[in-house]
Amino acid sequence: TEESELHHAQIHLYKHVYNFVSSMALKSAMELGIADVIHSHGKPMTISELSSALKLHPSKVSVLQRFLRLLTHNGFFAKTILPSKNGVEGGEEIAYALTPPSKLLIRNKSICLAPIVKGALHSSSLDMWHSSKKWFSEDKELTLYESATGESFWDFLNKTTESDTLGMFQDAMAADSKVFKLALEECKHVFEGLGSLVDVGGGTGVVTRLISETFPHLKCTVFDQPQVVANLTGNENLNFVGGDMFKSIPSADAVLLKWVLHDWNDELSVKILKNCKEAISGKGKEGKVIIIDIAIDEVGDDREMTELKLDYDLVMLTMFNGKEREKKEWEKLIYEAGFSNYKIIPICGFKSLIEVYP
Ligand SMILES: Oc1ccc2c(c1)OC[C@]1(O)c3cc4c(cc3O[C@H]21)OCO4
Repeated sequence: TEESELHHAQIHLYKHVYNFVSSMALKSAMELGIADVIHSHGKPMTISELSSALKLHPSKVSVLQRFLRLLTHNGFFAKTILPSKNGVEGGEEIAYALTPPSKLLIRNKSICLAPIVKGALHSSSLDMWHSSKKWFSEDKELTLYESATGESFWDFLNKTTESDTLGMFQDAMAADSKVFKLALEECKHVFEGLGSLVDVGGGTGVVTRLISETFPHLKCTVFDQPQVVANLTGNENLNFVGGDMFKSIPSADAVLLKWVLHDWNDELSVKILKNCKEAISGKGKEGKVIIIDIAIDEVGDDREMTELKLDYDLVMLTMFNGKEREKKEWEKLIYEAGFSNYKIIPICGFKSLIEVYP
């Protein structure tokens, strides 16, 4: 009926208006270190145990309870009923346990995404959104971030300010690459049989180092702009080469493009891919290009995965003028660059590894 349609439409609209509340409640949980406290406690904790462990003011005990109610509803904690201590009826107590998503916030674990929560929900990533109306009215190629602040996000990061946002961003990248290293173990077959690999746009080689550690037999070259790789030294199976990926790329059995093409439009991406094809031509049919980026797949992915990929697309757009591509857009790009075939496998949860063959 029209009335129930209005009812559902209202809920849908208000839900999206207040989505920020669940993001910020998650940020609060990360800042309080609730996951660390429950983890080190070793078993589910009651509100009073948590409040005293977090040294909260008595007035904040009920506040904590309401935060945990929302976060539990959103799958970050699990409620358990503790049997009453003295066996008296009605003495049961509610205790909170960690769930897989909140275990990702434990600081001393090898995979900890707390830095991503901190960085991605930092005021520098959020404030710019208030300038989107102005941004839409401009006929310039600025990112939303530049339009809002008058400087690029990279300039902002490299400014030595007291809030050390550069450190926060680097911690986020490091957290991201820890997840990537885990994913590398799961896709060893992609790198099997390769003697050499050039990591195009590899920057200071943080990720390439992870790859060369995971595949010790693989001779890795980090290829980036001269000023980026200047005075960086590698080791026996890791070296640095400066150059311009739009001109030519050093030859190798395989070329890696990790989070590179999502920063370039189609025309420039085809140019990069053509230079990659040239770089692996010495390897004949065995050569390959390994692309790691998001592949949006609204048909194959569930709604939550697609929403995350589309969110990420807008984060890349607004902060870096980057873009994420649909599967068919990748196919068009790959064939336009003269490659004959490709294979897409998921990696790191919501990203994809695309093997491209000449
Ligand atoms: O390849 C990646 C992986 C993660 C992130 C990237 C790029 O940029 C945006 C982001 O939302 C972000 C923005 C940030 C930040 C960290 C941070 O992490 C997030 O620190 C300050 O601003």
